[in-house]
Order: sequence, then structure tokens, then C-alpha cells
Amino acid sequence: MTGLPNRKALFKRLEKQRADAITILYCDLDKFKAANDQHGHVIGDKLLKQFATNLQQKFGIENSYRLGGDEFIALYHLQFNENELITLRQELAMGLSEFKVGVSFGHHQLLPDETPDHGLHEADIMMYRDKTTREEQTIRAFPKKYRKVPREDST
Ligand SMILES: Nc1nc2c(ncn2[C@@H]2O[C@H](COP(=O)(O)OP(=O)(O)OP(=O)(O)O)[C@@H](O)[C@H]2O)c(=O)[nH]1
Repeated sequence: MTGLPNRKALFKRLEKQRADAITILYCDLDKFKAANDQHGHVIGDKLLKQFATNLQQKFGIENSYRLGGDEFIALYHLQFNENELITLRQELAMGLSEFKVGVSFGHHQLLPDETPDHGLHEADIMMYRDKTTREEQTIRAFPKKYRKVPREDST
């Protein structure tokens, strides 16, 4: 649907590239389910296609993959500093933020003696940490909005 190569193609590429150190950027959309539920699957599909386009524009079609659902991978040789990562997040979320959809990411440099599976797992862990940290920051910034209202009949 997005035109991006899939998980199988990603592993094939990573196996072939074992001799070179390459960085895996693991991207997972934030609040995508809510956008899908609120605006419908046609809009959901459009958001996935938009993200795929953003990823390709930044990293090239040959370095962009869709793992499945709202999870994507980009491969690159550059290094990003903290400020560049902020800009990258904004660039990748272009056309999605209007629907309150964001992107979490984790990056991991795959070393020649590391398996692709392990590298992907490390990037996934870092992405999950990014997602939970940013969610916690949002809750701290808007405590009233996220406060759990006690049920009237709760004890
Ligand atoms: N429109 C559309 N939806 C899809 C497709 N593939 C997966 N989904 C939906 O994507 C959603 C992914 O769920 P979650 O990973 O929980 O989404 P999320 O709301 O981003 O979760 P957080 O990452 O915790 O913010 C599910 O509702 C799937 O049904 C697709 O090809 N098209």
C-alpha cells in the first residue's frame, strides 16, 4: 500500500550489508489507532502513505522499509545530534500532526558482528523508551487532561 519494501526485504538487505556499520532508525507512529478510529481507515491509510513519503524523502527509497502496521525502518550512515533529531521528528511527522499523530523513534548502530535481529530489537527498545518518556512528559505538562476521574461509586 505504501510502496515501501517489507520486513523480509529489510532482513535481506541487513544480512547483505553485514560488513558495513549501518544505523537502524526504528519509527512507530503515536496515537495512530485513535486517528484511524476517529477519521476512518481511508484517512489512516493516507497517513501511512504520507509517512512513507516523508521517510523516503529524507532517507531515499532504497533505505526505507515498512515493518508492518504503523512501524517503519530507515537505514543510514549519518549521525544525528540532539537538535537534528528534533528537526527529523518534525520532518517525519509532516502531514500527520494535524491528525494528532506523532512519531517515536529509536536508533541503533548495527555492528558487523551483530545479527540484524538483535540490532532491530535494540532499536525497538530505544523507540519504546522514547515513546514512554514523551508520553510521561505530556501527562506532566497537562495533568488535568490526563487525570483519572474517580468513579462516583468508587470506594
Ligand atoms: N488504516 C490502516 N490501519 C492499520 C494498518 N495496519 C495496521 N493498522 C492499524 O494500526 C493500529 C496500530 O495500533 P497501535 O500500535 O496500538 O497504534 P497507536 O495508537 O499508534 O499506539 P501507540 O504507539 O501506543 O501510540 C491498529 O489499530 C491497526 O488496526 C493499515 O494498513 N491501514
